[in-house]
Amino acid sequence: MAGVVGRLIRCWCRRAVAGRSRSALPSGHPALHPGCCSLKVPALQLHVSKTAMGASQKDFENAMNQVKLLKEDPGNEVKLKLYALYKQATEGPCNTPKPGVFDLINKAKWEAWNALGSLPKETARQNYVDLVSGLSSSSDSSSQAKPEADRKQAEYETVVMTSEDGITKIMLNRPAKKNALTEQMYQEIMLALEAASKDDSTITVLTGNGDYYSSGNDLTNFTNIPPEGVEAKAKNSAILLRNFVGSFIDFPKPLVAVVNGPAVGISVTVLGLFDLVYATDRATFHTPFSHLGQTPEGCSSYTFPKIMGPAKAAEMLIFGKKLTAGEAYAQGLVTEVFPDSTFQKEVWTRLKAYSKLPQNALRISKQIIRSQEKEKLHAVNAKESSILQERWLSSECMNAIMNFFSQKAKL
Ligand SMILES: CCCC/C=C/CC(=O)SCCNC(=O)CCNC(=O)[C@H](O)C(C)(C)COP(=O)(O)OP(=O)(O)OC[C@H]1O[C@@H](n2cnc3c(N)ncnc32)[C@H](O)[C@@H]1OP(=O)(O)O
Repeated sequence: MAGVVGRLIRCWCRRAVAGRSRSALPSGHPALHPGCCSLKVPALQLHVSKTAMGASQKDFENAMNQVKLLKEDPGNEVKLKLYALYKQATEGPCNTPKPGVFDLINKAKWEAWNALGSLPKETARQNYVDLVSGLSSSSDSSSQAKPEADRKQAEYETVVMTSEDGITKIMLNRPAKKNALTEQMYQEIMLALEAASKDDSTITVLTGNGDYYSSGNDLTNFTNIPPEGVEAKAKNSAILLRNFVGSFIDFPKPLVAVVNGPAVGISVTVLGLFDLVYATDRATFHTPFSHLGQTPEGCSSYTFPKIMGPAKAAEMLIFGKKLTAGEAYAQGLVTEVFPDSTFQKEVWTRLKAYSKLPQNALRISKQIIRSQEKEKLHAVNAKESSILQERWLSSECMNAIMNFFSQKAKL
């Protein structure tokens, strides 16, 4: 059936462009040329009802013009999404009777529009602009480098970012160093999250390459002291930490951790800011802050007691107890544990199904939940970062790091 609807939608676009069925397209919505998929916004249709205009009138019109420049056909699902968002932005909630069961193409359009429910016009307009800008950037990048099975969205050195099936995957890519997080990696993860928040994917996944998810902060971060001295280093690291954790607090889409192996330190604490945490049964969860003369970060001083209760949180964050995947699941930090042999297959099958859910509903639901305590989380993040700034200057911390490098002590 989907194939039939797909063919009909392509046909609808062709007919609309040929002008044989102007009524198939609402006034103002761009039509699709067959093949090159350049979109024509016939001059007479450029008029968009007053209600669609407003603060982002320019963005909205630009987005409609941008759609004309797409080099690749964005696919029927995206076309229906563009159509639905356009109608919602210009006319508000779906206000027409549902077409008959055999009127497949109008029924598909009606359903796409109706699925947006009571999404405010401004949000629909913004989502339209966001979707088009995501399409334009991926259309540009795909014209530069031939994508493999996954569409590479950007070139980073320490992470690999790909997007397919409505899922943007950010993979930590320093397996030889257990995906320890260097300063460059923190920056690249933030850039990747920023790009993922704007692309056309529905959910975003963070995972690790190799046998580790991540061994947390790269302890060499503390060895390259700038000419301004250790105080400046500690201050800059606190700013980096606060910005890094802040990008998880503010991330607008459903965010999933696919924990492919052991996780240490900050890679564990920020899990409290994810929406789903799927782990292989090989994974362990270790926050050895006291061993390192440090203190909790990633908002864990607030999220962990909430998630697992104060006693279990203290055992992890203060006393450094390492949890197995089963224990992390029992304590609520992990959503589900999978056998390592079937982990990737089961998890990605599940995620691909989730990524087919209505994108706006997922995003808005995530934002309703996160908005309840976003301010609190930012306050906790600021507090944790300023305390760590002092801790990093302590002899306890410096001795612990020297011990690690002198191979006296591993976790
Ligand atoms: C600016 C923001 C700051 C945010 C602060 C966050 C706090 C934290 O994240 S605290 C946690 C810090 N992480 C650690 O202390 C882990 C240290 N690593 C280890 O204890 C062990 O490497 C391991 C238990 C994770 C793994 O041991 P294993 O024997 O399996 O492998 P190794 O041979 O030790 O590791 C391979 C290779 O990778 C290097 N490496 C591993 N983890 C780190 C790390 N966190 N920092 C720097 N380097 C790391 C390790 O030295 C090895 O390198 P060589 O092959 O060159 O010897």
